[in-house]
Amino acid sequence: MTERVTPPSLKHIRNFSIIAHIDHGKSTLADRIIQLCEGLSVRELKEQVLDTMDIERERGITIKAQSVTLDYHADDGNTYQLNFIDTPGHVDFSYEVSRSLYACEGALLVVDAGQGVEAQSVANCYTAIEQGLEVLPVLNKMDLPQADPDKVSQEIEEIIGLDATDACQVSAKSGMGMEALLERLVRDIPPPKGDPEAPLQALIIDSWFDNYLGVVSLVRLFDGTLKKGEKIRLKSTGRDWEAGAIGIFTPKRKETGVLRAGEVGFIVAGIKDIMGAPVGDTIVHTKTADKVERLPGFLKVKPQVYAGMFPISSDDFEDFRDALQKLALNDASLDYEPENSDALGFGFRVGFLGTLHMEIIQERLEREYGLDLLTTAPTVIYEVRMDNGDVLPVSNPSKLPDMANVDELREPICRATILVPQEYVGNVITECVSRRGVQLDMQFLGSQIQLIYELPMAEVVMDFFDRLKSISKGYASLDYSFDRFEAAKLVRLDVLINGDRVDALASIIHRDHAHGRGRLLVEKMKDLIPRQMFDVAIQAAVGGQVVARSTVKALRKNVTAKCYGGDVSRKKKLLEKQKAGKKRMKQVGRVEIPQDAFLAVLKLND
Ligand SMILES: Nc1nc2c(ncn2[C@@H]2O[C@H](COP(=O)(O)OP(=O)(O)OP(=O)(O)O)[C@@H](O)[C@H]2O)c(=O)[nH]1
Repeated sequence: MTERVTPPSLKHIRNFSIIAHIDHGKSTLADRIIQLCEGLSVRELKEQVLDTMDIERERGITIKAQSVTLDYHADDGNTYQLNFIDTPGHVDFSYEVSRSLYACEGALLVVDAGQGVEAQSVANCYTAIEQGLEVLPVLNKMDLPQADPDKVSQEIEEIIGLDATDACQVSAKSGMGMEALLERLVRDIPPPKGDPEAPLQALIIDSWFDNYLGVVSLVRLFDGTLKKGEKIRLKSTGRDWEAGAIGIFTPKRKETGVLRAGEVGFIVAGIKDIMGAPVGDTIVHTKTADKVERLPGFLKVKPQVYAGMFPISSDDFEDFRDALQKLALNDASLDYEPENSDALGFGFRVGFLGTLHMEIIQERLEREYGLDLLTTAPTVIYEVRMDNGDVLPVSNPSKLPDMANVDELREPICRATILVPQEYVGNVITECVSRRGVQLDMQFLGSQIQLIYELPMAEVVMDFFDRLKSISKGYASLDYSFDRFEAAKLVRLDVLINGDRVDALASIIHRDHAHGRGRLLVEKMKDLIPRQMFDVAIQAAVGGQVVARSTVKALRKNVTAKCYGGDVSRKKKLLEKQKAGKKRMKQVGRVEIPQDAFLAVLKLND
């Protein structure tokens, strides 16, 4: 263990985050900062260090907040401790951003100088300003010929209202302007406040479960000093623990044995119970516990979409529960409860922030916990007002109560802000109208147009963001938030396979779309359900009335018989393909239904 002789004084600490839209270069910039502070060798930098999860690296997006502590030798001759807390850039994860910002005094707003301001960063920037952070605009990718710093600075001023006249101009890729940026950072971002001599008050920003260490928590100390071996108490549970390992991320975990007010670091206290150190909790010293208030923590975010997840093998149910518990530890937005489906057996109904969040959780469950899962189509939460006045939330279409007793069905409506260059605005408006959007405002801001729409949440959370990107050559950006529930003409679209209703295939849709989408759905499913030894009839029905049908014709011959004689490798490949496909299938009655068919309802706009 490396014991630090003197922790830095408060005036030499800077805690900051980076706010940036996806692909504007946050990870590259972070790597550059780490490199300039000699945090890692160039070779180690090859892999972008802050995106540590495999999935993040593969998808090139940042999901969970990470932190790194660096030493920066500034021109004024002082060494500053920079604590950088990473934030995710995708629209699904704004909540994580506000959590990270809570631990900081400043933020760098990174904008691609060739692309301009994007809706998501605007929203995150407002959060930072509301939380009292000093926000420094940074124009990145200045090495590119299309970089237009004047235009983008003007956009920052017009759209966000931040003075960007002398914004830092950098190229995270080449390193240009980076020293000047670090100098600005230590000059303009204020040091943390706090008293190292006061009773300990620390906030858990993030907690995760490590198989060897138990719960590891990332904390920000607001007051006091925490040393290895001291007795600590968690305010939420009232339980006492001994502070085991204490230290910082450099970005590797490095024990220092002490953390002081203003610092950000990790603590391991031998907590094995995964609910033992929840995110947002306050850590205090046992001896001064009564003198210290619990910090306000974080608002619990409500999941926006729900889907059923079922283990392919029913033996995995307990492992699945265990894995969900572990993931939920540092993902307060993840919500789950057991679900029993006639078609799919025992599983969980899981709530997510959006469909990307859902895909990521499914991948993590499969990759990190070795589970084979089948996911049903995601749905938003509806509200049902019964005849007797009761209002019930419905997050599972198959659990919609009998319509005879229902007075009103309500759908969630969100308020969406879209920023788009003028030439694509027509496409965006057409798309919003086809999704039942109502325009509230349209404004020219710099070279972009800001559109504000009210849209049914169901139309936004599924594939709206991807559609916006594709109809605007990638330029449109989106931010949205829940506004209210509103009565709508909704119906449940059932799917019957060989005459039997399959609960896991039901969806709730607008009545005007029932016939059209029903038809598209059965056609799509016909292509996705493999041929069996018998005909498979697929029907879509609303309230017992069939609105569309199709048939998967029976298989007559062995598939491999199609391959000509000697080509063994091709035959093998085909069998392997079948085998891999099988893994994600579920037997429903006599019919095998693959994962894709359960998600077909999502792809009806293609
Ligand atoms: N030309 C140029 N390209 C850059 C610069 N900075 C980043 N890039 C490239 O832009 C792309 C996105 O950069 P990332 O750093 O992964 O973006 P990010 O904002 O961290 O993305 P998320 O992790 O998804 O939030 C990569 O291909 C980078 O190589 C720059 O200064 N100049």
